[in-house]
Amino acid sequence: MLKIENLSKRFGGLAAVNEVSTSIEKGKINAIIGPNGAGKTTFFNLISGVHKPTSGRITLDGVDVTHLRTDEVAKLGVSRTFQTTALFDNASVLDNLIVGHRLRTKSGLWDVLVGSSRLKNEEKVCREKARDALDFVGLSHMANRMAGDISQEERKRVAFALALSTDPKVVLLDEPAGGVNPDETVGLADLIRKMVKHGLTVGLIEHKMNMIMSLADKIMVLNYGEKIAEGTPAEIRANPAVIDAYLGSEHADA
Ligand SMILES: Nc1ncnc2c1ncn2[C@@H]1O[C@H](COP(=O)(O)OP(=O)(O)OP(=O)(O)O)[C@@H](O)[C@H]1O
Repeated sequence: MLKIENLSKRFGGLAAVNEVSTSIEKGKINAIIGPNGAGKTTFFNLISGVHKPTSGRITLDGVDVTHLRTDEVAKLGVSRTFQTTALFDNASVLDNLIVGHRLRTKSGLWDVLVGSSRLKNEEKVCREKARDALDFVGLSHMANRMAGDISQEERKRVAFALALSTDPKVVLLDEPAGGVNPDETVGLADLIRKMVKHGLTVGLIEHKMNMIMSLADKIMVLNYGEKIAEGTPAEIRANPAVIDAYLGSEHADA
C-alpha cells in the first residue's frame, strides 16, 4: 500500500528520520514503536505531507507522493490523527467534525460567494459523512454535546472520526491511547480492529506495549531516527537490540 524507501528528514544537524525503508501493508495494523524522540511522529509527518523529506521516496499504490502537500495526500486516501486532539471546545462535536471535514475538502471562495450547487451538495455530503463517522466510533449520542465537555477518551474517538470523515484508505494514528485509562484503552483497541475489519489499513504509534503486542500485525522499531528492527510482535519482543533500546527501559508503558 505505502512503500517507503530510504526516507530521511534532517532538522539542522539532527537526523530525525535516517534512511528508513519499510512498508505500510494493506489491511494490516502496522505499528511503530521506539523511545521518545526516536522519530516516530516525524515519520508520520513525512508520509502525510506535513514535512518534506530531505531525501527518499514514498509511494502510495505505486503513485509517487513524496512531495505532495497534506491536502493532496489526504485526497489520495491518507488520513491521520495527532497526539493532541485540537477541537473547538465551544462548538458541538458534530460541528467540529463538519469543520474538520470542510478543512480537508474545501470549496473555492467563488463557490461560497455564489452559494453554488456544488457547495450545497458538498455541505450535505459533509454532514452525512460526519454523522456516519460519529456512528462508527460510537459517539452518535454525543453529536450535540459541546466538545469542551467530553472526556479524554471521547476526544480520542472524535479524532478517529475526524480522520475517517474523508474516506481514507490508510489511517495513521499517533498515540491514540495516550492519556486514557486501561479499560478505555481496550475500547479504543477494539475500535482500531473494527477499522481494519471495514477494509482500512492502519499505521499506529503507541507507547502502550500491551496494546501494541495484542494489536499489531507487524512492528517497526525506530531509535535515533533509524530502523533497528522490524517483525511480528513475538519477534520484536525477543529482539535483544529492541530490549536494549526500548523494551527494557522505562519508556515503554504497560
Ligand atoms: N519541527 C522540528 N524541528 C526541529 N526538530 C524537530 C522537529 N520535529 C521533531 N524534531 C526533533 O526530531 C526528533 C524526533 O522527534 P519525533 O517527535 O519525531 O519523535 P517521536 O519518536 O515521535 O517522540 P515521542 O514518542 O516523544 O512522540 C526529536 O529530537 C525532535 O526534537
